[in-house]
Amino acid sequence: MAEGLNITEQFTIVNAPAGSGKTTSVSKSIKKLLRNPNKKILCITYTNRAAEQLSEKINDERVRIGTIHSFIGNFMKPFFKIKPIVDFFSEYYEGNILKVLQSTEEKEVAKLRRYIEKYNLPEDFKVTKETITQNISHLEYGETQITSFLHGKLSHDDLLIFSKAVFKKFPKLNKAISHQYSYIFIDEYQDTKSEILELFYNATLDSNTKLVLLGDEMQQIYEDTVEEFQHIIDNSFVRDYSLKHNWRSQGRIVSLLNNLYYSSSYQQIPQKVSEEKPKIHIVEDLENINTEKNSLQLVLLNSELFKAIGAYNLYEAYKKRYKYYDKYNSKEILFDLTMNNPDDLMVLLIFTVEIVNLFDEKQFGKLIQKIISFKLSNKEIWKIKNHSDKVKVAQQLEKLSKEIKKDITIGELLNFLSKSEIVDTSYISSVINHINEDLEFKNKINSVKFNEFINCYREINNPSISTQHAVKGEGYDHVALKVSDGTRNPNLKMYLFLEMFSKELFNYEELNVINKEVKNHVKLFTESMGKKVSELKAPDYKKYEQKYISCILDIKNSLKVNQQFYDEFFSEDFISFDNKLNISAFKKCISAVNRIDGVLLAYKLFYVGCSRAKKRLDVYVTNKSIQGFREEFISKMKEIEFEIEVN
Ligand SMILES: Nc1ncnc2c1ncn2[C@@H]1O[C@H](COP(=O)(O)OP(=O)(O)OP(=O)(O)O)[C@@H](O)[C@H]1O
Repeated sequence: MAEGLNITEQFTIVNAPAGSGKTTSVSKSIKKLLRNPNKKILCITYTNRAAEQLSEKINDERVRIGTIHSFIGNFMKPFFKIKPIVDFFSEYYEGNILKVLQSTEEKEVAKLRRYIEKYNLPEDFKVTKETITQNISHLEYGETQITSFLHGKLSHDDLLIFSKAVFKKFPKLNKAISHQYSYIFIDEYQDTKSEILELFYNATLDSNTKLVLLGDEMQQIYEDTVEEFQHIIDNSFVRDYSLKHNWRSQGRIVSLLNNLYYSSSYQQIPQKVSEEKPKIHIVEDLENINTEKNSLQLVLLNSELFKAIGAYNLYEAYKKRYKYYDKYNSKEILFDLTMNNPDDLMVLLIFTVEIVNLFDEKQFGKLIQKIISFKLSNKEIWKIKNHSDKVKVAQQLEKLSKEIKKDITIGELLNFLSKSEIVDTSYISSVINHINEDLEFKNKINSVKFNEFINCYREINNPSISTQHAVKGEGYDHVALKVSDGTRNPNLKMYLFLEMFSKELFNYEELNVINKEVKNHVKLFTESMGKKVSELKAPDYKKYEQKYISCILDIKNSLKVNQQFYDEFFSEDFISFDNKLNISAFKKCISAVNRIDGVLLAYKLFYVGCSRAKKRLDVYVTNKSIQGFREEFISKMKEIEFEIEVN
């Protein structure tokens, strides 16, 4: 292990549990390979942070490290200027382009109007697909959530999907990758889209380039990622089981993780001495738990996170400013404390807090430096020539320091700042104008307490809480995991998972098979109806009754692979359908089976949460939610080596 992986096969997959050193072994393996001067290596990581961390360890021009988007974006850049590929864009997205051209929706019509203005076309000009094709000179990765079909700007998702299609259409591109690199590593493969895995697989097939995937199926928390590629993994990849140790967690936590893991082939040997047993706390209410000061709390939703840190209104306001299709989301904006934050108001708030902190702490040297280096401070007042200049500045800062301790709102702060001389007033005006442009944002942000921003600021500097999704790849000394359900986004059924698990009715591999089958039945049914389940109405029923009945029968048969599992969790809804034979009973059955996705996700998130703990793990569940299976729960949790505490 100290030597890195021993890569002998062309296609290797390393599936290994949390803390087994996958990421560490990538850097060791790369260092080992670099002893040979002819090697060129590509390493794809999941997050920018992982890429940065790896780049700090490996600084060699023969190694290219980056996220999938940065790599594909750069790699495709020259090809996105080539005419046949540009033309292929309008061929591939013909349907989407025509939809915009033919739409009567105001938003789309406005897009076309702007298009006509941009290209100086006559007002009544009829834009066609050909016009679009002619006017796109090159394609671009727009770094946004939505593709601009009129201008050839690709979104995050479409960059990957379209690139895969380009590779298929122009197979010579495959060689461009395999000629460039002799080894390709993809870390966190379980969260990489199957299109991308396939792209790299095709690019290395029939070449000497070796492809290594590393990841952990138990940590796959995004739907529909590897699924389509799974058969290639099963048939063409050789499994490497060499990462058998757990380097992150103390022995007792490793025992628990071993008991949770879906397959006994991946039992880990702890490398750290055992300490306290992990503990389940049965509590009345998750909101009023006194978690210890230095623990990292894990919650499900961003809204819970912002509530817990006392910045919920600020978050709600920012959600109005940054929508899902924007380049940044509200959480990214609120968690970026640098002066490079793309949000002008945030920059102003950060600056305000930082100068007041330095003033209060009497760190005048640093304070002056900070102010001079901030391009938007009022340069006039900071030209300190004599004592009275100094007094003036001190007075201004003192006033500001007092003001922000008065429990003021952000609106009041802006008002105060525009009258004070610390920051360039034209900047303040532009921040205020920017707020006024967006009514929804304006209505919320002005009345948010400035203290909420301070809470956010403190939290980021000294994190105490995170969402369960956001902690992958990291370890914390003390983790406090609060167990709660999510309804739709995410569909997360933690307590149903715990119930199935406690009653010995949870079998991950079996449930995966059942889930795939059930989804397939539903898919075939909705395809034959030409409608989604949610769109079905009562009159649709009688005419197609036979289809409904046979769909329900197919689903029932799949569920009954495990009769007890069916009886316990599904029979009620299915019997009710048999008795009523109507659309609402049908929909109830479908929503009952939709819970399976939520149970599978719960299992994985529970594992991910627990596996972050290095020394201490506390899991909190509510008494109310386990009521129906309390005894089984306590006994099962003891069996997997939790200690139980009833608070
Ligand atoms: N061979 C080793 N010797 C000592 N410490 C190690 C070794 N390998 C990994 N570690 C340490 O163990 C911890 C977990 O390692 P790493 O992050 O590489 O695991 P991982 O398998 O990628 O985890 P996850 O699946 O949770 O992302 C890190 O703190 C790392 O520094």
